Amino acid sequence: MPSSKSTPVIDFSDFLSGDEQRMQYCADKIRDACLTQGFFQIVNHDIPASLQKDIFKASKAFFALPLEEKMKLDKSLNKYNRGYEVMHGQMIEANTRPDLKEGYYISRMGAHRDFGVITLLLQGDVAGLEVWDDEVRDWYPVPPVEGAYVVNLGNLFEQWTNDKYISNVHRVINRSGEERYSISFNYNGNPDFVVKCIEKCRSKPEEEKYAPVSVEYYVVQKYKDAYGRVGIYKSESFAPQRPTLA
Ligand SMILES: O=C(O)CCC(=O)C(=O)O
Ligand SMILES: [Fe+2]
Repeated sequence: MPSSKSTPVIDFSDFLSGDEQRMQYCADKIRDACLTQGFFQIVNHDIPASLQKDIFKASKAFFALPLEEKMKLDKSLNKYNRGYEVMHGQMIEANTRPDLKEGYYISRMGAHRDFGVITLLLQGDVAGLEVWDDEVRDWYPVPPVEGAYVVNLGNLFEQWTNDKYISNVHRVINRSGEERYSISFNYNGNPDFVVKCIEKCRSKPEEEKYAPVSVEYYVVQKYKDAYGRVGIYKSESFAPQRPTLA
């Protein structure tokens, strides 16, 4: 059965208004999205459209450079997981071809869950992002909404809430025939912050599913798992835990 879900588009000006009732209304919508799908979009945030246009312009200009120029920023030249990653550099979904993309920073396009705390994603105007609907076991699209940020939660957020909030499986399939650009920002907070089950997310201590872990330790482990061994796909690091991918 195809999914009938869609990602809510939430008017963030309610939150920015300072009016308590409107802020609560916005927070309720966000909470609901976090509990049910781990994805939502926000519009009317206060990030200027001109800045968003400029970053796409810069991104397009960068990717249009000759390969040898881009390779000067090769990600493997530093140990911070920052830099350019060549086309076909990643293979996230097991038994598939390597992902057809090149990315600056960290980018994954096969089915995956983000492993950090929260991701803000600025989609360009080319569709392709899809989220897993576990109830009907099918994908639903997150259509580009001009100027909107897609917000999704990662595994560490899920862990923080004792699995109440969802870090959902998503993928990108670009069927348009056009190049697709997206700008993603993974936010994990302070490295020394210890992520420990939020008290309201459990009624007694025994219900806590995960041991406390510092952001730094968790994230560094995940990067090591995912990228540490060149050419080896390690299924437990990125492979979705919910759907079984054929
Ligand atoms: O490009 C997209 O729409 C999604 C990218 C993504 O899922 C990621 O960077 O984790
Ligand atoms: Fe992602």
